[in-house]
Amino acid sequence: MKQFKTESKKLLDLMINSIYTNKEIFLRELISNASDAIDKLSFESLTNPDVHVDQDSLAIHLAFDKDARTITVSDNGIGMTKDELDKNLGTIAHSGSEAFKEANAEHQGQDMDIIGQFGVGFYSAFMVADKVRVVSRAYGADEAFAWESDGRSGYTIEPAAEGERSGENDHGTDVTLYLRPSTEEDNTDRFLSEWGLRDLVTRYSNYVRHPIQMMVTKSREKPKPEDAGDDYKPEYEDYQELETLNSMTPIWKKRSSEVKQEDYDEFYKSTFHDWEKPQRTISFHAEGALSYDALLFIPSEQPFDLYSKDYEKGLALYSSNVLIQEKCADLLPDYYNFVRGIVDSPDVTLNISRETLQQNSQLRAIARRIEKKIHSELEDMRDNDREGYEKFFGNFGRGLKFGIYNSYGSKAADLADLLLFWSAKEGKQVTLKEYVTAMPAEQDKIYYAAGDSRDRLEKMPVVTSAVNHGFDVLLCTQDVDEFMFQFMRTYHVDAVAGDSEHKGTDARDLEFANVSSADLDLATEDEKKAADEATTEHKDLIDELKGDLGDKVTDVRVAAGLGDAPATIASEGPVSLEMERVISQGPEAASAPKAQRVLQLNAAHPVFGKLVAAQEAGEKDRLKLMGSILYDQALLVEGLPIDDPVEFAKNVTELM
Ligand SMILES: Nc1ncnc2c1ncn2[C@@H]1O[C@H](COP(=O)(O)OP(=O)(O)OP(=O)(O)O)[C@@H](O)[C@H]1O
Repeated sequence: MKQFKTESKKLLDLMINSIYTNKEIFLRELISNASDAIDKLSFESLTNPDVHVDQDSLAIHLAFDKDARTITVSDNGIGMTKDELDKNLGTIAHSGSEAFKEANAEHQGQDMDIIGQFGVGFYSAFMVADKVRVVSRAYGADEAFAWESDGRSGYTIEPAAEGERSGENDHGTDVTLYLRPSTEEDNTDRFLSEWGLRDLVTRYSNYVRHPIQMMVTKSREKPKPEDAGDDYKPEYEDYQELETLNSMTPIWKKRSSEVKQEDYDEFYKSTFHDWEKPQRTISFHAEGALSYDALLFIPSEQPFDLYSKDYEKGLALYSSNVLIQEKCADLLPDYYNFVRGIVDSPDVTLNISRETLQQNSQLRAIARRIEKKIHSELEDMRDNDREGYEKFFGNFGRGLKFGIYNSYGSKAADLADLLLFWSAKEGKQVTLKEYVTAMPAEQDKIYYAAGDSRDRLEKMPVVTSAVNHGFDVLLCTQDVDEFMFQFMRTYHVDAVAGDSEHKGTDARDLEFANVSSADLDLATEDEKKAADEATTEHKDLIDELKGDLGDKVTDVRVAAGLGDAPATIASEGPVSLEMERVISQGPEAASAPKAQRVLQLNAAHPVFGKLVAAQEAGEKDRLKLMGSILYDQALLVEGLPIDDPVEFAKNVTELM
């Protein structure tokens, strides 16, 4: 007997002891595997001249035996070799067992989440069965093998018994479940009936493309005997007939008006192994020179591995019902990598190989159309379901921003209006258009502040001061934000026609400006005049402080419009303080460019008077001490690290 791999064992434990109420999904999982196996064979037969299959014979069969308490799911698909039985059913094949291990550690006790997240497929059989026997014969193999396990101690693989898939052309797989005893909480009897299985198929597997067939008992009237008298009463008899239980039309071929949202939800959950139903379902069809059906979904939660290197974007690509590629990456731009779905087009050739997909003009045309469709769907959500859109943006907004960044700004025109930012003034998320529409007439830039927490940004003196001056500030807390702005450079605003009450505006391109940048002009004329006067009058003081701070700063200035802060740190040049912080956490930290820092003094603050007094009294040490403290505390307010906390504490103590 072979042992299961450690991770598989944990998963099996979860399955067996599952308190999960939806145990009935086991059938959907087994049918989906059977359907995949048929797809694989069907694809082979169309692309490999050595494989001959009668497409019409491909089907999935269900059977049950009430007395033996078994259910069998059979397919005549590609089958598994002995090695494949071992590899595929002895370990968790999908989603990476490492990822499973991590999630398992995090979600101790929440078994249902894990089952949902990983779509554990085959293993779900052990939720209802205490023994599973898989007999499989790979296409072209001359022998069938049987895999058997109780889901606890391990599994065995042996040659199949006499009569089990022994015919030459008997390729495919039978999965037989030996059901657990039925109990009050755990009614397994319900699966051992025609209506029970039929119900599960129509609810969970109705749109599987291959026929799911079962022998069913029907009743018919017996022929009337020729010698029947006048008082003859019709007699009935039972007979057996093979019936196809599912509708078989792929759900993506149906018009959305013909499909209930619950059916889309169920299809999405079972196909993409998501626990949650999708946030949006997008179904569309094209006819004409290039025809295709597409069914796309926007998940309502972020996939756990979205930002890991294992995450693969892509849509399933079918051509006339044959699965060509499970994840065709070329159909989705990176910034819509979260979209899941299916595209089916008879116009895409079957022989398409991975390398030629990019050169395929039909596929490119479909991809363009898909991108447009997703875009307009997101716009619709933004305009008509803001709450839903905020949820979406929380999940996937960062990817849209990376789209602008990674395209060096060339995608900015497409994506800018899908972005949301926290507004300091409104206390809610706004679009750039909303920001611009609310701007005072004299404002000619889009102001933002960048840092790691919204709370802190809101309290930054430059931000409060800007807001007090009537300027809104976008509060940016994601690492990508400022880098994205650098590539966007400007936001285009269309001309607005004037009317009797409002003055119109010309079309213009507004720059993005970090409120902390030294050249920001937020002060009133009076405040500026006062600052200019102080600069001239206290030139000696400024020079002395600059000398004291040395190469920590590139300049010391009196600045206007600092509100009630005694001093702030601003940056000059291409690298802002926040960018410096983000880069310093990355792999290029050692060679990271630094922001050029400017200490800005508030001449209207009482502290400035103290500085002046110290300088005039010739108290050089005291002035140096105060300069150093002002510099450090301004950094702290910005949420930036100070060079030497011990020195800072010592300075404060000394001053006190
Ligand atoms: N009926 C079958 N015919 C052929 N191969 C099968 C069959 N059932 C399972 N397998 C093989 O066993 C593997 C593991 O199946 P399992 O259901 O656990 O995971 P999966 O189908 O790969 O993943 P998921 O269910 O998450 O899509 C499959 O990938 C497939 O290779």
